[in-house]
Amino acid sequence: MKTIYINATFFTMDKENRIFSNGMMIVQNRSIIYIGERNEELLADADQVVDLIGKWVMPGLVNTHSHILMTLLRGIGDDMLLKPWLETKIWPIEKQFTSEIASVSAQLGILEMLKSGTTTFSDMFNPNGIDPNVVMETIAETGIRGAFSYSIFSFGTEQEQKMNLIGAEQFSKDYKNFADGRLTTMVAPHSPYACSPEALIESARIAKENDLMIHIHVSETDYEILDIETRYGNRPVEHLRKLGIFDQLTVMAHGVVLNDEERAILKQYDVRVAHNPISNLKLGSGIADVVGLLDAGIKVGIATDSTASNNNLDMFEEVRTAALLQKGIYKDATKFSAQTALTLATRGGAEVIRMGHTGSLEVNKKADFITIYPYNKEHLQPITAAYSHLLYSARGSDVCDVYIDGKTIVKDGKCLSIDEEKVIYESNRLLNNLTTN
Ligand SMILES: CSC[C@H]1O[C@@H](n2cnc3c(O)ncnc32)[C@H](O)[C@@H]1O
Ligand SMILES: [Zn+2]
Repeated sequence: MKTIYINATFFTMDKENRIFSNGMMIVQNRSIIYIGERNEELLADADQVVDLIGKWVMPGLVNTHSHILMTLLRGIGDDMLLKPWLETKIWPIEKQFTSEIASVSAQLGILEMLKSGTTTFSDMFNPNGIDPNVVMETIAETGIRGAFSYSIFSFGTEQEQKMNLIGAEQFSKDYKNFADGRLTTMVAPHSPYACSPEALIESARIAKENDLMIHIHVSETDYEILDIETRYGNRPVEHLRKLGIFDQLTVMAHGVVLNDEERAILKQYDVRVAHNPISNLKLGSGIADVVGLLDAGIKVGIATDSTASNNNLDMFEEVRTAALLQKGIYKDATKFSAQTALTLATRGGAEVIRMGHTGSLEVNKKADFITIYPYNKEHLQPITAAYSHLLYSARGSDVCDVYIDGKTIVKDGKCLSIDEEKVIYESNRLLNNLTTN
């Protein structure tokens, strides 16, 4: 089945940053087989023609670090630093989680992601009290693409820690290639402060034996640096390097507090960084030096973190914030162009999480794309310099349609794979079962 999309402007976000106004894209077997100028000969051979009537088409956004199981915690724990936020708010609430709460939270988070243009995500979840198989089935039904990672913590009794590692390994293997290959896993030790050296060594072993990436929170706050230095005599990056974590391909979430030496280590081991600007601001953690990371040759993706520290999952807002912050901290408006920022939110992010088969509109890439209809949007007028509009003016709520694997997942702003009303109703009902103060 060949579906041909016409009458749109295609922002490919490929290496040449090609844009085709009045272009054409052909999708067959879930992949892009043609992207370019309109071609009448090829058009005559279509099984189905979709008229995109003046829309902008771009690759779906890639959120490189999220916690969708925390979506019900939106609005809880404002105005707190990371450590007390985790220890006195988030972790006690997560202890009350059930599979039902986790599934509804996941659906609500994915609904928000999809409707605001995210087609791929990389998530870490706290497995406390839940059956991850139930959650993974729920995620598969939404049609989203991504990596979902069962977190490793060194909390509780020795037996509990052992069970946590066994659960993480089993989950990582069971869902490595799931839902037609749309979903996979990573190995996710929570952080250098919540994992013992032994748990970190085990995490590296699981990743190595199963050819999986590692996803871990690192160098998020000044306190973390002090804490790890005090406990182990090294800063977090050196601590993890010594334990062999970086011998496996790693995505580090945050990387707010890094020095030149650490950037050199990250580059040497090809460690990638998921940059969470809004979460870092809200938790008072600081601002990551993304320009410094990119200049050092480190791969960077953009991410939202959870709705408890953001408080939304809108990647348009996230990438705009990322760009503005870099210009601000460098006092240099030439840093971090719209094109660079949007690349990190699409193709760059996909590469960070080893999903280079998505993230740009190119032949042989997965047909994961979104559309925006600019003509009835005041804030997208006049229609010029569209990269600029996409970064500085567009919002997640501008997204009309979302396609993943060539399948329509959102049509005219309505999600076809999730019962929106039910998820909203259930979210409010289940929140009442949680003690949150
Ligand atoms: C690692 S599983 C997910 C787990 O991590 C906790 N969490 C959420 N946001 C952050 C953050 O910014 N830094 C550290 N830990 C965080 C939360 O308990 C999640 O369920
Ligand atoms: Zn996080």
